[in-house]
Amino acid sequence: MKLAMIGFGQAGGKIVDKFLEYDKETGSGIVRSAVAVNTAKADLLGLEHIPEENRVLIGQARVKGHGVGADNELGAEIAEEDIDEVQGAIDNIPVHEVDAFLIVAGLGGGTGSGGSPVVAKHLKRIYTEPVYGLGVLPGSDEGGIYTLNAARSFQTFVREVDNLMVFDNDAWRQTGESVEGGYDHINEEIVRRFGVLFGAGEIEAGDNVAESVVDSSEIINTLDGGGVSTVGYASEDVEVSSGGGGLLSRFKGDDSSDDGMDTANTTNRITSLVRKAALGRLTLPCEIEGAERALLVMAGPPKHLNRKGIERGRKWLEEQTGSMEVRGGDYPTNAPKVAASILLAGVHNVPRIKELQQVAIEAQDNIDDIRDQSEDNLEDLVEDDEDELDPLF
Ligand SMILES: Nc1nc2c(ncn2[C@@H]2O[C@H](COP(=O)(O)OP(=O)(O)OP(=O)(O)O)[C@@H](O)[C@H]2O)c(=O)[nH]1
Repeated sequence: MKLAMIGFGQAGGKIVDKFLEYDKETGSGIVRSAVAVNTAKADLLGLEHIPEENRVLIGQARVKGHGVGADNELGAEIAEEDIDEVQGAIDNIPVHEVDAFLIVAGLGGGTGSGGSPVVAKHLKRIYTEPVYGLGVLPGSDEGGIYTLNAARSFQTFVREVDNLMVFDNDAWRQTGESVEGGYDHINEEIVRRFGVLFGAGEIEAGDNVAESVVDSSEIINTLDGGGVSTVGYASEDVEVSSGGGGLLSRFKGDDSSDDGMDTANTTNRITSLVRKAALGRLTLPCEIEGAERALLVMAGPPKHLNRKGIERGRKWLEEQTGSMEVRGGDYPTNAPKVAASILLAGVHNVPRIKELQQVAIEAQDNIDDIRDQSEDNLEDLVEDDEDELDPLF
């Protein structure tokens, strides 16, 4: 699947930069174009892979390139005022060559949190391609303003995009991952998970290639219908036979259709990876039961993938989610590992989102305390009534 990625704010820019690095390393071809938008000049200068001409500094008249200091109301205003500058960069994207837009942002700060929903709304008005979001939730130790920003931004962002995929920094920090170390490790995890998923739709299903290769329409159909999505992932190292040509020639050449023990081992490995991916740590932890739609992608060397395993994994996911809309397929690669990536779309039972909404509701009662934490004027952020905070859950 070919994406036009827009990294908004520091987190968004860094993650899109990582996607480009992943693309270069794996040849996955998922990033057709990459744009970074920020109010902070230093953040844009720190990017390594996004071309300089695709880095857009907005709000110069208001904040002089210094960022908005976690004021997401200001972030939203600036995005609206400078939408033409953002559009200027998007004009360089060959949109007819992309399957969808993906706007990536950390929802706890000001620039990405406030600006992403504004740009999503703008893109949806202009283009017919789907507009997806990848929103990163802050760690719970980051403080009240960040949580409140995330609660508010989540609310608006999910309404403006065709689907909001979520990664929760908090869930990853809690289990020993360090958020402090510049997020490098966490960003790699994000990119690996979403990279396998989107990369799947980039393999052409030709005559001699696997019949069940995932194509981009299956990813789009799974995301279609909106709501919140989460991704599970599990992998296991395997041996890749040496020699042979590129990806497809090796795939075509492998007609030994490993039977007997090999088939059983392959099938068992796939089914156990599917369980690990679905029941392990999701990008946004939640109950998988009740997910409206799901897509299973099995990536790996063709001789380690088989139809039976994928079909069993898919059926198991149907049972666990209770959804009748579970798709599955393979993604042949040369990497010496087999990986299961599972997209669960339209999830409802998400404790972290409920917690965030609660925080936003309580903020209405504790507005004086919260104001003390910041010079920012948060009044407008919390003045909406409680009902508006709960349209999805
Ligand atoms: N996963 C991940 N999360 C990040 C990263 N950088 C920041 N965050 C998270 O994203 C949130 C928003 O931070 P930034 O992206 O720096 O904020 P911004 O959008 O640039 O907005 P301002 O700094 O307020 O102008 C933070 O609260 C963190 O939770 C990153 O590289 N990776």
